[in-house]
Amino acid sequence: MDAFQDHYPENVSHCYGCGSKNKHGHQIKTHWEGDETVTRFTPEPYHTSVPGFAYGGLIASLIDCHSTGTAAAAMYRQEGRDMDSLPAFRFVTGSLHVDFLKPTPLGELTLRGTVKEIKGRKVVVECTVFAGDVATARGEVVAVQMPESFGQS
Ligand SMILES: CCCCCCCC(=O)SCCNC(=O)CCNC(=O)[C@H](O)C(C)(C)COP(=O)(O)OP(=O)(O)OC[C@H]1O[C@@H](n2cnc3c(N)ncnc32)[C@H](O)[C@@H]1OP(=O)(O)O
Repeated sequence: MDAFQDHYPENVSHCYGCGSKNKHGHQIKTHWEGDETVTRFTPEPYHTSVPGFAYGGLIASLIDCHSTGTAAAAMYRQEGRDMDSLPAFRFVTGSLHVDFLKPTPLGELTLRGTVKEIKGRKVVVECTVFAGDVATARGEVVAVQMPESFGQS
């Protein structure tokens, strides 16, 4: 199944969290399941915080890139456009809030996202991290369409 990240333009495919061209990164893959977006990810032993449990920064970065991917997909969906069509929607993180509800074990995790708001260049995404059927973290991301000047000095 095609993932949102498979459609990112080449010049924004280097992100540590979601870039397919970053061999050191998480390379997350996100897709629609109805009105929810879903990412599955299994932490490695080197993602440990307390033995047996995942590092909170990893959880935050998964929520971050799951949500910016969701923002892009939601914009395409709203416009009835294919994700390969131009101009491309590129979203960066304006704000990332994470609540760690329970320790997150080092097994397969499922992130489920919903779009809370689309307004102008902004998409607000809610995301919950599940270990099995237990919600271990919840996040909210304000994703903003990447300004043309991004990355220019
Ligand atoms: C592209 C593929 C790669 C995927 C990236 C993965 C995620 C990342 O790690 S991105 C890297 C980390 N993020 C960054 O470096 C972003 C740095 N910040 C910026 O470039 C800018 O501040 C940026 C783009 C977030 C906002 O730009 P700016 O032009 O100032 O936005 P602006 O027009 O003021 O705001 C648009 C809307 O977003 C809201 N907004 C902007 N920043 C925030 C914030 N920090 N918190 C809450 N809301 C915000 C504004 O309130 C506004 O909402 P509304 O329309 O309701 O008033």
